[in-house]
Amino acid sequence: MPGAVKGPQTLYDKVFESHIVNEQDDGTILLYIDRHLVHEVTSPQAFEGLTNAGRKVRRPDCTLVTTDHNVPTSPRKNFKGVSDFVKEEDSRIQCETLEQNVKDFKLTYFGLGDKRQGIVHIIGPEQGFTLPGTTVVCGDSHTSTHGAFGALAFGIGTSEVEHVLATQTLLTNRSKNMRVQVDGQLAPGVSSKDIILHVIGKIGTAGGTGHVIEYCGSAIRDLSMEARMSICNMSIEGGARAGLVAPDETTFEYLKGRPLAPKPDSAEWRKAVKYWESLRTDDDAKFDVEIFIDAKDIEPTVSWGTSPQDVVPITGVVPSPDDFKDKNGKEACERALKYMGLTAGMKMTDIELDKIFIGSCTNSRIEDLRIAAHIVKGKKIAPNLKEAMIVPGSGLIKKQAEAEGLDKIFTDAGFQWREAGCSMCLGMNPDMLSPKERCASTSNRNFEGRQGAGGRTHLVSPAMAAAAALAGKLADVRKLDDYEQALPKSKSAPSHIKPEVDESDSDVDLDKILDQPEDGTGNTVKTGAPSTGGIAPFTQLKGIAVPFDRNNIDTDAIIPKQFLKTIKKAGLEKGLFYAWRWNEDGSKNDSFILNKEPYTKAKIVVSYGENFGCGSSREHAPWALLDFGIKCLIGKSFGDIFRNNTFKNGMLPIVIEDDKALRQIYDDAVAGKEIEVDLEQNSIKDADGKEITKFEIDSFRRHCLINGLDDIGLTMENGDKIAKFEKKRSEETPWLDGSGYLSRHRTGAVKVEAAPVPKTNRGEVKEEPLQW
Ligand SMILES: CC(C)[C@H](C(=O)O)[C@@H](O)C(=O)O
Ligand code: SF4
Repeated sequence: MPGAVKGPQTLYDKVFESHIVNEQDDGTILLYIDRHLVHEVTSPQAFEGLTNAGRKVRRPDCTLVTTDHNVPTSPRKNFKGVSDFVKEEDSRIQCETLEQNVKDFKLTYFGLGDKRQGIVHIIGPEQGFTLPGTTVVCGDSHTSTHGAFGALAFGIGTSEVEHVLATQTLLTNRSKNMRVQVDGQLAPGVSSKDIILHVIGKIGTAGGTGHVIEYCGSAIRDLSMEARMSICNMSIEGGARAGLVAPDETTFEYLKGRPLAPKPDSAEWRKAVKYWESLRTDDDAKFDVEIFIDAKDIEPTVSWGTSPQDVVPITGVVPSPDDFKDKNGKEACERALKYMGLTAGMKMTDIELDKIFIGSCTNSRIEDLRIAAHIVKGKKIAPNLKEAMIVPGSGLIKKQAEAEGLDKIFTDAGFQWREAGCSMCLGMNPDMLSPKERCASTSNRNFEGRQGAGGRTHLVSPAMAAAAALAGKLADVRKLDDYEQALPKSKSAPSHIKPEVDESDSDVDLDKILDQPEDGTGNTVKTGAPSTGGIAPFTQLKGIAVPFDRNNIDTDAIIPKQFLKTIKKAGLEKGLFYAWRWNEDGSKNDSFILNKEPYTKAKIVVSYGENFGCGSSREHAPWALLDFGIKCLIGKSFGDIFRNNTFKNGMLPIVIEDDKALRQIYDDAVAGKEIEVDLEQNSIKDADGKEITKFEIDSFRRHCLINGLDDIGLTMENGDKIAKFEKKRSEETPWLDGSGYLSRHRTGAVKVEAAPVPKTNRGEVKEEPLQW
């Protein structure tokens, strides 16, 4: 684990170090969080934990809530409330639960009746809630988006959401530094989405694991904020914890006039800009990994397979398993070709499509819509398409696009013009692909079943999606007349025209909710699952281990989206590896390992492949594994957020770098033998009790696991240090305090008070913690 950096620092080092509230000897850090974004899918269990423990939200003024994943994108003309509008029951309950929590905890909320509602990663920057030099978290892996402002922004699981709500801090460790430098000028027709797809193709989906990436170089400097956000957004697809771009004039220009940013030309603004200008990597700072890319080597890039690393230039062909050196790569290619219904050697431009989706937190900003509109203006989408959809990222973007006439251009061309939300990016709402339907999508994940069970996704830029819509198949935008004008070539392009930021009806939605009766009618829903309090202690575990030999098993595969609509933690066993474990008719797939004896009784997962648990931050993945009976995972590497989530649930993820030892454990698992994991001795033994290998684990995490300690209770013991940090923060960066829309019947952003320092909850600490 990296230690504190002495000497020249990277941008990441600077932001991270300036947020440390406390550091333990083993490197465990209590990090202050400036900004917390919340949505309906990953928060119900967190709020419930707070309620059951009688805790408050510590900084309502630094918390912003919206609803985006579950919501239909159909017209809202007659919108009366979510209870009436969201037809699907589980989705509705999740939306209602969010509104109840907003009401109970008095949080700033942009609901469906508010035109500032939108995808959580779109609205934060749009409102100026995301600011340079801040720490930003959300129960969502694409929180990395906000790094475009020079903020340290990363996804967290639901237990961590609860931790941040209660304490405004997180327990974490330092990440390693990685730099991706893109120099030179992008060729016409190439956009920021192509840059990031190219980068992921180069480093792989595990390439950034354990790292924070700083994107730099002249090609990045030349990009608009929208384009930088698209790049940082997909850092998680490259395995990284976060992605950052140093703030500059482009950033400041974007922030000017945003309601929650310091008022332009005020003394506070000048002070803020002075500080923001200092946020850059020192000369001679060391990076653990450096990648150099020449912008002119990047072509319009498209995905062919079921992982974001499966990309080729649009001029290329579908690869063959023979193109991959290792067994794992060959097998993954074979499997992807089968799933995607493609033949090796086929030209990418020959791939016919059924649907087009322009939207998602990667590419649904005003600039994206302008580019797509320019390309389809005066033309018609191809007749073979069943559906082509434009989903603006927020109500304000929609409004701005309509003011510019973009909606008309799209509808004249045959597109549907929708309301804001995540939409077909993950199909948790009515927008999805049917089995075998093929879609060119501006979203960020092409996992199996991502946009709907059996659906096939090709990731593309907005320009390429628009070109594909006209052709009815994947197409090279550069073959179209006039394409060059569609793409912003530099930061002087019209990309900084802000969507109008309207403050006039800021409390409308919250007021409506606050006005509802308390008697359980209307939107009020009480949740009843057990408290998230303490966790079961972990000391020794002996049992059957189930072997996996595949790289990049993502959390969408571990638990698909339809199971995320719950407001409980329990009852997810059926959803575990749903698409792999069950046949379409609901019967068991006997060939899947977890359905074979003795693995139906497995307590341990052994992953010989790397990057197990990559992708989405859904804590439902460890909850489902726990429900099945799995308490320990042993593997080559794990997705960062997944690994954190397992710890928070009293599970033990063990990284074994020694290939020989991991192979032996894997072989024992394949042979159906038991494995013993002894956390007190840091040792893994075979069925006869003979040690196979020792393992390492942070001492704080080990201490919490062995003693079944609750992080939140421990952190609250530190209330004084947090309060001291906040005092200093108020003096040094006053613009970070108290901006919100909380107050009733008031318009515009207002200062709101932080909640009082919570009382510690000593009852939950089973023994004296480490040296807090
Ligand atoms: C629902 C949420 C946990 C998830 C994420 O973390 O990314 C979603 O936004 C996604 O894109 O898969
Ligand atoms: S990746 Fe898709 S589902 Fe996840 S937050 Fe972004 S738009 Fe929503």
